[in-house]
Amino acid sequence: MAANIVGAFKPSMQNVVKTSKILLVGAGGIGCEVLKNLVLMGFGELEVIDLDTIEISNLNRQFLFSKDSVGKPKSHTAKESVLRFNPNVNINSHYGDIMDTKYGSAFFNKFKLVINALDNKRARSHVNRMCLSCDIPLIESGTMGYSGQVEFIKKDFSLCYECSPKPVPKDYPMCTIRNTPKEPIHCIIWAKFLFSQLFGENTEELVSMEETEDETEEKLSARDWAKANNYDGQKLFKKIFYDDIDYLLNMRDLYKSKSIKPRKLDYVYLNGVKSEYAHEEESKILTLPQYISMFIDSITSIKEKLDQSKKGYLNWDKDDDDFMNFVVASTNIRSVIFGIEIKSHFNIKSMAGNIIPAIPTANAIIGGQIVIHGLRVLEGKYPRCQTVYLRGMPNHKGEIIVKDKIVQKPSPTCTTCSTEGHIVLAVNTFTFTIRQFEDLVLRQRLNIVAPDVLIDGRMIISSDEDDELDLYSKTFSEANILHGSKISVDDFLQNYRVQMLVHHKMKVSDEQPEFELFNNSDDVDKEDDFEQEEYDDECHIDGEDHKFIYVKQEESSNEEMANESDEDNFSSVEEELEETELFVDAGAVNDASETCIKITNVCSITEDNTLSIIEEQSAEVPADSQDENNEDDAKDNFEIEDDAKDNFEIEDGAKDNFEIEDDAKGDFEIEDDGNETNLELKRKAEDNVDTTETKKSRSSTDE
Ligand SMILES: Nc1ncnc2c1ncn2[C@@H]1O[C@H](COP(=O)(O)OP(=O)(O)OP(=O)(O)O)[C@@H](O)[C@H]1O
Ligand SMILES: [Zn+2]
Repeated sequence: MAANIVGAFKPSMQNVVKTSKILLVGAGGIGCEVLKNLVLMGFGELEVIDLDTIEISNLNRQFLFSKDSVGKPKSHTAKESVLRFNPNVNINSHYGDIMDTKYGSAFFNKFKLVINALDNKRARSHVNRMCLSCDIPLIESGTMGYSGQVEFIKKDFSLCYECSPKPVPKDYPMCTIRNTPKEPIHCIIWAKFLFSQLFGENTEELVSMEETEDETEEKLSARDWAKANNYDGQKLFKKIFYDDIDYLLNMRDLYKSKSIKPRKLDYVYLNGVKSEYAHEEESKILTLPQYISMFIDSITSIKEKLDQSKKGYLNWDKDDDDFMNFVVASTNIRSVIFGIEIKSHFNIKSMAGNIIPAIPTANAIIGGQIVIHGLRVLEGKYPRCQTVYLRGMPNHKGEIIVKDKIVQKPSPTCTTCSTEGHIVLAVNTFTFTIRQFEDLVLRQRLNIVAPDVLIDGRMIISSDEDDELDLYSKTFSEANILHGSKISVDDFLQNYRVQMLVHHKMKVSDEQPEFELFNNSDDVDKEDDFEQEEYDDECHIDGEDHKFIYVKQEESSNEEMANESDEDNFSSVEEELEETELFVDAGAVNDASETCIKITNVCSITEDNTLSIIEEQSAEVPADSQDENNEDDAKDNFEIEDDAKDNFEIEDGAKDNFEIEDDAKGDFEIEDDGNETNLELKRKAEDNVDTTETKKSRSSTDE
């Protein structure tokens, strides 16, 4: 079946096809199609890399593999298969991860063209950066169900993979997962964390409580507790679905204002009565006793696998029936506890494995289009390599394959292919740690492999293991990374550089993500659907419930403030950040329904650009009146009262009177009628909250 390229290609292209070295990254659904096409068309110099081995579930669409190849590396097996079609091709196969440092620039520089046939953003971003860095044309591809896409990427000529923001996979806050699940997906994620906690490698996401019989004893991790109890299914059931829920119910105020309240499962289910269930009926909803039996059975089977495991831990895999049964049963039992809809085995598997069925014909169409693009690239016909889309449904002209009119130009704000781009990182600098920054922002979100991070010339993260920086457990503020700080991130391997600007932002509700990325500072607050009720929310800090009030301060008011008072410490702010923010930590709330709260901290940005916490007495009480007694007075007499309607008042009994009035339309005002301190906060009735103005001049007492 060897390809005869004479006659098929014009003479000038025959040699190009025979000799151009092409790298194919990924030998899965699309990769197998592309490799087969390249070989049959007469391409002579190929390399293919894939990090995976063949699974039974691949066989329905990855036609270079058969039952005999299950368990073998995809790259080597794909090579052997296609060499049967055309033995005259030089194919070098690699069983490895393209993100491994051994596949650096020296490796990439060999190729005339790189083709991505991957299934994840992380590897795609990495290859994108490597190709930009080495200036090698890249063809990027993907399918999802019946849809697909082929994109051409060339440095300074086209969009790169990261020019347009990709949807971020929804990140669920851990508080919701642990304490207040509302949807089946929350229970599914919880069940997967529970699997890791009981059987997996070390996990930081602990979803079952640590145990102790006696207060003086050290707490046992759930894993150790399970081991000590020989993974007894009944005991584990009682611990996880009764004792842990009892613990949650006893947590102060957790469910007070929430519509969801868990209920403990009755011991009646623990009497050892086994409910039979049929394994094959994956689309059927079972009864609670059946799910409980499934939970207990799956633990027995998984424990056997754990005992046999050389590594001493197990990795969750949707294709393992016992692992899947554990997740299905745990999910649905938890759903019953929290009054959430129960899902079938089939549905939970799709959600847990993030599965959208792969369609072989979609892969075949995209595989064909990739090779057509590849020929154009090798011919130098870059303008003809517009993005091609395979549509799930025909458009109004009845077409299912459509293409862009032109090759899209690089985005000037792209942080990967443009030198101008920078990223605004919005985080709560008081709680966000350097470790979270490296793991969640740099590695998971920005796909950086070996980060070196400098802040104002100071190194805080190093890719060199010999550099002992030991800052990981520090929060941003402890490491002096504050609102307005500039962070330079560098990845030597990817030749990728990005500048980040820190924007301090209180995480005020459990529903908010740990961090957010924006293209510019203006977008940070636009994202908030700023509702005062929502924003005045409770937070958990060091195990205490705190209530936060957020006050935004526009730049114009800064200027005003600076003119008004030389002693004003709030007037300066980084130029790029056009506004400062004041956060009033209203202190621990004893009862969520009570409106009487005590102000403890006011935080703001000072002249030297540090974020400071100012005690309430120093913020509001004049210097000359601060003797020891009235300092205490001032501290204790602050009060916000909320009457039946909407007015509230802050009173400082000792010296000054503060008042916040919120009329029915939404105006509010803080007035300080003392001579030396003025505090005023207004919101115009006709505007929404973005127009909030804060004006503040203050005594010289804060340090
Ligand atoms: N970093 C990487 N380096 C090398 N190969 C990779 C990397 N990441 C993913 N791949 C490979 O890319 C291929 C993508 O193929 P595909 O989308 O068909 O996924 P699959 O794993 O074969 O199928 P499924 O996920 O549906 O079971 C896989 O074979 C996968 O092993
Ligand atoms: Zn780009």
